[in-house]
Amino acid sequence: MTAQLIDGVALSRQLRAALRERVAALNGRGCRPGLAVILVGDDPASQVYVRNKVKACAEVGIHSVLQTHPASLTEQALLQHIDALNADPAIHGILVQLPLPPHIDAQRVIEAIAPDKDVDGFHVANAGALMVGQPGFRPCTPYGCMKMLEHIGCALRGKHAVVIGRSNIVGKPMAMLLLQAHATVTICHSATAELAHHTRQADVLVAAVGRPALVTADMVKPGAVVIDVGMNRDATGKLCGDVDFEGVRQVASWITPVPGGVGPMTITMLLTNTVEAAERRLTTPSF
Ligand SMILES: NC(=O)C1=CN([C@@H]2O[C@H](COP(=O)(O)OP(=O)(O)OC[C@H]3O[C@@H](n4cnc5c(N)ncnc54)[C@H](OP(=O)(O)O)[C@@H]3O)[C@@H](O)[C@H]2O)C=CC1
Ligand SMILES: Nc1nc(=O)c2c([nH]1)NC[C@@H]1CN(c3ccc(C(=O)N[C@@H](CCC(=O)O)C(=O)O)cc3)C=[N+]21
Ligand SMILES: [Mg+2]
Repeated sequence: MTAQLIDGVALSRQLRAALRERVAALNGRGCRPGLAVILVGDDPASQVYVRNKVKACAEVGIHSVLQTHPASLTEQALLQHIDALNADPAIHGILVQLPLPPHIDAQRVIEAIAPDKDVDGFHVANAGALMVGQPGFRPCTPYGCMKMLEHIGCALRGKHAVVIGRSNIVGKPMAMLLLQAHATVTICHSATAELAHHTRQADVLVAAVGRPALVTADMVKPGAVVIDVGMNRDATGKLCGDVDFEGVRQVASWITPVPGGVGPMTITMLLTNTVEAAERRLTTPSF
């Protein structure tokens, strides 16, 4: 078998076209959705990601404000910038690019963002809403993975989904979304014994670790759907995921490429959450 590709660029193009219409409808009601992106320090990878996010906003008509600060910025100063954005009616979404410099407590910064502007879905209020099945912002990467599964018509009810990775921003929310879709979910991590034993059971396998070629063909059940969240550089400096793409595509039924898979979808779901934040404020003025 040779797997079919789940094209995150093509799906993003479709979803972003629909978002443009929602932005036009908001404009007609006198609202211009706005996203603030805060970058602290000069990590080159973060600079690229942040620039891509700002470009994507322009593409769908979202107004974006990029704040860049030196790595020496104090936590207190960062919290003050967030307070100002929380109070700014032109801003519907706030994203603080991670990782932050080590002298800043990232969790404290995330909790300072108003939950109704937390378009990353990282605030404990949004994480809790996901856990108990209430509406709230879903973290963009897992949300984008779910959109890809939906797009290929993957019926999750009763399927065995295995997630490798348990971070608060990818693995854990991914597992919760799969559970909400009635999959049977296994979460693996660095202390998991016999990783391959678990992954071989997976009808849907999600890799979110950060290790090139962690998932090899012998670890994949024939016909499985494989979602590769990893963003790594291989020995030659080329961008690659956590999945040995050439090997695994011989076994899987569907597979996401890196680049061109989950990455673009993450940005698309950030745009989606920002448009939704603006729509919510119009329909719920107290919001
Ligand atoms: N495409 C996109 O849009 C995005 C991509 N990413 C990428 O996804 C990957 C994961 O990101 P993130 O969740 O933030 O990373 P973290 O480093 O926060 O988490 C990695 C997880 O992988 C687990 N792990 C590490 N080694 C192994 C192993 N050998 N076997 C099984 N599990 C292991 C860790 O276990 P433990 O908890 O025990 O330490 C941890 O739970 C990275 O490559 C990142 O760059 C991230 C965000 C967005
Ligand atoms: N507050 C916060 N929110 C995030 O969502 C967040 C973050 N911090 N910190 C870093 C991670 C990583 N992340 C990516 C988003 C898009 C691509 C992406 O578009 N990737 C392209 C390739 C980009 C390239 O060429 O380098 C692709 O896969 O095709 C990658 C990674 C969001 N993150
Ligand atoms: Mg990370």
